[in-house]
Amino acid sequence: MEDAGLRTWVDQMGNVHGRVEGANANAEALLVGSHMDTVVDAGKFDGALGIVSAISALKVMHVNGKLQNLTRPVEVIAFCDEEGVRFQTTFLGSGALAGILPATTLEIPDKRNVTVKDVLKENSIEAAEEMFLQLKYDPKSVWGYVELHIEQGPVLEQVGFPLGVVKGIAGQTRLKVTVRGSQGHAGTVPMSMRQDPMVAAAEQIVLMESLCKHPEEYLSYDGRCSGSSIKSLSSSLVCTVGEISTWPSASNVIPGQVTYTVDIRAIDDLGREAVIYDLSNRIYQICDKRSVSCVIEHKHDAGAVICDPELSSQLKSAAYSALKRMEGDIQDEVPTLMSGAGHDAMAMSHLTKVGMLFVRCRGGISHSPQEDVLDDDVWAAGLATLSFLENL
Ligand SMILES: NC(=O)N[C@H](N)C(=O)O
Ligand SMILES: [Mn+2]
Ligand SMILES: [Mn+2]
Repeated sequence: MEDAGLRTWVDQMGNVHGRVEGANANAEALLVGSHMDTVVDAGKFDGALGIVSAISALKVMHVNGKLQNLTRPVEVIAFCDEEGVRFQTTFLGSGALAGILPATTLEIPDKRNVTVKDVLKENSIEAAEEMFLQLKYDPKSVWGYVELHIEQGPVLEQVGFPLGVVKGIAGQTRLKVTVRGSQGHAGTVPMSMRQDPMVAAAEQIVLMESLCKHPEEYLSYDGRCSGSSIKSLSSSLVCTVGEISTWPSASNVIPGQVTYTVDIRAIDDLGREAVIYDLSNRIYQICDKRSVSCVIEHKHDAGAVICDPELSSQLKSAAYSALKRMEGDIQDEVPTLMSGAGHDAMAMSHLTKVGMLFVRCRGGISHSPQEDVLDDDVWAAGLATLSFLENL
């Protein structure tokens, strides 16, 4: 960032900032960036590509002596903890700047009962509630937020286009389900006498898949879920159990407790709420049938976000000019698509208008070391960011 001529600092949540005031230091600033954290065993483009594209574009302007031509301040932000892998919170960095983190965030524990506050203290940050008030940006000081990110899906590769404009981002909910039964000896407890949380969890997880594959066959939600929601729901509803753990986790012990995570997403917030309502009821019914108990914790909720039409139109023009600089005239229309993946733009939409540009990635693979982006598409990403900034 300093190499690109930016003023830099690290804030109390660990977000890294680089800013240039440009020609009108008092104008509302453009915020641009993405996240620098990843999931476990991840690829190297998720998050990082958006940050590097922004820094590279500003570096080009710096080298060409054009930074001061920027019509408004531009601030690059590398957000911490977008993925929420450790605390299941997600958006810890962008949420702090958007002012949407409750003070209780500091008390959220990880699997080893280390809290967010403990981790900040380990990094010499004495976090307290007022810290969040200090971190929150004044909406009047911000013009908009733009994020470039790999698509993490197959659409752009399918249509043969390196860049696409994001229409909106699906809403998401993260649950933690803990099922408790009667721990016992694997060799002596007859099958008919078991209260086995492992089998109960397995039945719940298989049910979840069926419900999310065919919501129309399951959803009641007191009849409030109209036909249109269920139809739109079916096209975008996804649910994933990514983590499962058991206690005491020994091969010759009937478990006493099983805990698993649930990640549910849909473009339609009412539909997602209906799925969670219905699924929760069915999870409890399975527990009753198997004489085990369970607790369903809501760890995270983020409503679906529609991107700002003006920012989207400017991003579309920037994509065109980037591809024109690379390939000469292009006939096709820059694609517009929805995002099933979550992004810091969801949090930033509580602060300001947001726009996103997607970059094609090989096979749509992401959250895997197989994640890959063609060099020319990385180049297109940088040129599009540069063009967007030059036409601010
Ligand atoms: N908060 C999130 O949604 N994090 C990732 N980007 C995800 O899509 O899972
Ligand atoms: Mn990710
Ligand atoms: Mn990401």
